[in-house]
Amino acid sequence: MFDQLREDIACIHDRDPAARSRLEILTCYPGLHAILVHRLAHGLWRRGWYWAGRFVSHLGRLFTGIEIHPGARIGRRVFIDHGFGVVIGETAEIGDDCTIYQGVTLGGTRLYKGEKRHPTLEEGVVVGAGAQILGGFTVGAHARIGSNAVVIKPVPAGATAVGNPARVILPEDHAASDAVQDTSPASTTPGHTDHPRPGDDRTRTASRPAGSLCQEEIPPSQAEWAARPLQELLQRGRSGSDTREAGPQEDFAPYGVGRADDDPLVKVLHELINHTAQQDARIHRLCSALEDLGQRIENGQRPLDAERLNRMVE
Ligand SMILES: CC(=O)SCCNC(=O)CCNC(=O)[C@H](O)C(C)(C)COP(=O)(O)OP(=O)(O)OC[C@H]1O[C@@H](n2cnc3c(N)ncnc32)[C@H](O)[C@@H]1OP(=O)(O)O
Ligand SMILES: N[C@@H](CO)C(=O)O
Repeated sequence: MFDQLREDIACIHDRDPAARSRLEILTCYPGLHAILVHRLAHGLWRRGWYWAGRFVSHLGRLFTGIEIHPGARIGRRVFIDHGFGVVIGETAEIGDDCTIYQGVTLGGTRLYKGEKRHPTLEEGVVVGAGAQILGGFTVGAHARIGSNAVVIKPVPAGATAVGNPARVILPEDHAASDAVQDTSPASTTPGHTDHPRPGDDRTRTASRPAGSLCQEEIPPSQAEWAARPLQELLQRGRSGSDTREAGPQEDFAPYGVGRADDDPLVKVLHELINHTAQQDARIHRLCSALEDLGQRIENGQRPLDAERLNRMVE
């Protein structure tokens, strides 16, 4: 029992940057209290003491603002962050290492007794604040549900689901759109969900739903051409930074951005700073060579401090 509590506290420590100490987690995290109360309620429920299980769960709800039906099955290291307004239905199942934010409903859409009405989350799923997952289907391992998404269909493992009704973005869609742009028409073949990114040769019209299969070819504006080298750097940074394949802990990225060294913008800035420093050094050498030839060159500028700038963007 204490081992499990230790593991519950450790997983919160790992996944919440706001957590400062184990004492704070033990005393100030309603999500942890709700899980502990649920273990008691679920134990009673499984022994057939339905009223007692329900009553304990009700007390937990009063105390934490998190409503977990005692019949729901919850795995290990599940973290309900903030938690207020979370509702988890009777036949819901939550795998190990899932993270759930406030206002989430794991609910049903049918009123038949005895059938599975609520969703199953496989291991490592992250459910953003206010998301509603409604129905007895499965959300695959390590999928991410965006805040306020309304999910009414299964979500494949590793995918992201966003919006109302939720659209599913598969990991390969991310990879395709994150790669340096392939402008061939092949990328518009049916069945390929296309998400143009900055620097794409095609832009999505405002009225077209994101993830639409059909993309019009629109010539890039001059401004887009001008911005291209920076955008391409950004794409390169993004394509090298996909951590979706990593294990559960490295993969935990509820906001869609991982550690600073994963952040494509940070990578772009580092590359720009280093490139500028190299140019600076070359210009300096050119000036010295010209001065050796007797040509005096005014230079009031201090050399670029690449180390300081690189530290600043971290
Ligand atoms: C107090 C507190 O802080 S509590 C914590 C609250 N925080 C949360 O709940 C975090 C939940 N996380 C999210 O919603 C994130 O945006 C994630 C996990 C969905 C991002 O997942 P990723 O797979 O990295 O998606 P990515 O950022 O590449 O976006 C993919 C597309 O979904 C869209 N999108 C991302 N999040 C959402 C959202 N919540 N709703 C609608 N669309 C969204 C993006 O605009 C993008 O659209 P596009 O394809 O048209 O460009
Ligand atoms: N607890 C999480 C979400 O609010 C954080 O501090 O980022």
